[in-house]
Amino acid sequence: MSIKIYNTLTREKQAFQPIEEGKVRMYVCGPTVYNYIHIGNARPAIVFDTVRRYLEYKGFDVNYVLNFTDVDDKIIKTANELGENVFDVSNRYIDAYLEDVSRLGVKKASHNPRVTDTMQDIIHFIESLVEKGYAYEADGDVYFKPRAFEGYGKLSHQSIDELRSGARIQIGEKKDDPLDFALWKAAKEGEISWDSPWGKGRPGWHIECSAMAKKYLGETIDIHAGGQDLTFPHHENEIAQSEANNGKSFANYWMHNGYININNEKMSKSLGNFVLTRDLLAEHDPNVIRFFMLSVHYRHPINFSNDLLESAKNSLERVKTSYQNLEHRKASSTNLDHQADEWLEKIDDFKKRFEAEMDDDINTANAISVLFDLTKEANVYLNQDHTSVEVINLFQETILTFLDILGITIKEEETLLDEVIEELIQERNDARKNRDFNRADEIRDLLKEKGIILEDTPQGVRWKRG
Ligand SMILES: Nc1ncnc2c1ncn2[C@@H]1O[C@H](COP(=O)(O)OP(=O)(O)OP(=O)(O)O)[C@@H](O)[C@H]1O
Ligand SMILES: [Zn+2]
Repeated sequence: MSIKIYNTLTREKQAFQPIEEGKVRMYVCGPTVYNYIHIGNARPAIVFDTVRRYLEYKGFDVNYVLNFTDVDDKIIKTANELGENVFDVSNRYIDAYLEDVSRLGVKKASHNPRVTDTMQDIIHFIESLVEKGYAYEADGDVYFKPRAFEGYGKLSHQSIDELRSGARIQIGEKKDDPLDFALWKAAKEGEISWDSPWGKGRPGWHIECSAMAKKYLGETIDIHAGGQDLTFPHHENEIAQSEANNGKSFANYWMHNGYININNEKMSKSLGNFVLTRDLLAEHDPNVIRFFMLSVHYRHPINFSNDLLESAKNSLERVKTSYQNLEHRKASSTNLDHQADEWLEKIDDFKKRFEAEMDDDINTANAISVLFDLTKEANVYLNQDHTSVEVINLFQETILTFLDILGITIKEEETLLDEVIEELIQERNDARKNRDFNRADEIRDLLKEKGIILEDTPQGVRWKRG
């Protein structure tokens, strides 16, 4: 069966048909890097990584692009406040983003383009839009004219007249029509800027993604994704720019994740109601956070609460216990189970059920229910007098396959919990105090093997994941 994806453009679930056989070109709008990410921002990172993992499981070769908006008003403001330059700020938060999402099991993107590295492509894109009559210059700014593009509003399902009635021209804006939006912004005094045919300035947000998607994935891509708030105006504007310029359909499937809310209000930096991903990571196993995130369908809202996290923790614990019970039973298996073949078939049915749920618009919530049913069935199996190692192995393999698609690991040796690390560091400190340097070195090496790097500072030992 083929994968069905809910497409915001058509408001329907559609069978996924890639442009090129066996290959997927996928673009996900990345963060504006002026702060650490909150767990709302972590949601698109996790859910679209899961989409990618499932496509890969199905045999597709996925070219996955996630960009960084590394110059923008908020980054400039932060840099000014801290007395740093724009690159100090953006580099710091790009590193932090990559560290946070990698701890959450997000695979490395095929490309992570940055706006400041794509400047010439962006400028050429704007020049071409001006030449084709879709954009105009005004006093060093360049604006796009949505009215010149037939089809404006098709993604957010709004007519241009409806949009017109809500739009206003702000003081200082030099545009002709309130609907027009900036492709290029003339530099203000003292601000970082790049040379362009319209003088010094920097790009608007929307054009960056059109230019980066074209550079890394071509004129038509398979899947374009981001949070629900990006549908309008960001993605609507990306479509207008790209289709006006390239004369081709921009993206075949548009996927949008729902919000993480706090008290039923969108978690956002501007409202101040956020939980930073790294603060949550300091308290919880990353696998639990990921499990919590995927226990709800990606298009539905999640009202964030500690209870939900706690319940994810317990659920994942149940899966782990089931896996370990299977492991323990191997030694005492008699292999006299005469129904082994039937069990092997039964387990295979779970795989089909899991795939059917994932095929249905990546329904991780229902897929996780299938995983639970599988572990229950494993417990039933272990209650039999005779068990076979072959069946046990298939139970285990299938559990691990499902978890791997979800990006979750349960094998202890693959992750060390923060508290375990802290305990080992304490033991090493004690060993050193007692001049037991062999034990101290042993602990250091053990942690190193697990990717934990220790740094001895005058304030004590600091550690980080390598
Ligand atoms: N509460 C949320 N729930 C789910 N996704 C979110 C949430 N807030 C932001 N996103 C998504 O996170 C991604 C990164 O967005 P970006 O860095 O532009 O942050 P943002 O939307 O400006 O966040 P904020 O509103 O907190 O400033 C986008 O795909 C955005 O849609
Ligand atoms: Zn974008």
